Amino acid sequence: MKDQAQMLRDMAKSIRPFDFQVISITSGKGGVGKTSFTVNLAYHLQKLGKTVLILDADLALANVDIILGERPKYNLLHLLSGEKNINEIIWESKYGIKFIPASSGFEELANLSKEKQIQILNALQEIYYSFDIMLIDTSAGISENVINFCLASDKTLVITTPDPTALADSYAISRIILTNKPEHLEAGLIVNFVNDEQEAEKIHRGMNNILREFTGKTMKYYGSLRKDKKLSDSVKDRYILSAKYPKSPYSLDVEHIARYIVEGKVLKKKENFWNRFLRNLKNLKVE
Ligand SMILES: Nc1ncnc2c1ncn2[C@@H]1O[C@H](COP(=O)(O)OP(=O)(O)OP(=O)(O)O)[C@@H](O)[C@H]1O
Repeated sequence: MKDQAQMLRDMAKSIRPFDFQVISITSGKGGVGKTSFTVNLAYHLQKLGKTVLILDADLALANVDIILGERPKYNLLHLLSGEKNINEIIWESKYGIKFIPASSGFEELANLSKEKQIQILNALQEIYYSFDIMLIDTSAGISENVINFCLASDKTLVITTPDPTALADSYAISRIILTNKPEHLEAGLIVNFVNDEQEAEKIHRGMNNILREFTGKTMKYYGSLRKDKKLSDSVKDRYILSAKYPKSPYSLDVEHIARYIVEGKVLKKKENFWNRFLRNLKNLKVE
């Protein structure tokens, strides 16, 4: 087994020119709709012509597979144990969406050592050039893993709902992201479970007023997702809502955000995701 310094040296050598986007999707509180959004976003990004890979980084409570209605054979545990390589654990769903499954119920995945995080990153480097966008579905809450994924990404989208506890928790994670925010990172807010856009905009304004006061920075408004009963039906019946009901309110809202991601201006970056992740891994302190 290589030591950490050797892994870092190997990685630095293999860095490639950077021209794809990494988008982390995160939340302060669990159950606010992060994974449903990630999967439906992947679907719309694909429809817009992008090749997309989802990394299920909700490492110990994974459920991208459930929302996609799939039962992948292998997952990150097989990669970490050396039983399988990265190409062998990528699973293609029936909608053509490719994802890297995590595994539910394994505490060791929730608290990955730095060596293990680097092992995953090294493996991802082997395949990232085949994709335009990698979506990272992080776990909820403030852990070093989550913050590291968020800060190294090109975009981090924080999902909240109007529920006061979700708002308090999304404020907490947004504050950490903005306090540590590197220049390359775009930090955005998405408000889920709303009745209309006005409700989401009001929440965004309120959150930004407090964030501005304490960090001097704000979260970009990325959009809203309306309440849609069909979404829970889609999880129960194992289909992607956007695929079956593209004109449902939720699908239209996700499509709107996907278009913004694809058609919005992408800043040219000097340093890539892998370098940023490694640098953060060495420096980050989460209180
Ligand atoms: N806009 C919406 N309208 C109706 N139901 C929704 C909406 N967004 C999410 N849900 C429902 O809320 C539940 C939680 O969603 P989801 O699993 O995507 O959340 P999560 O944040 O990923 O949760 P976890 O923290 O457990 O990973 C699901 O039953 C989903 O169908």
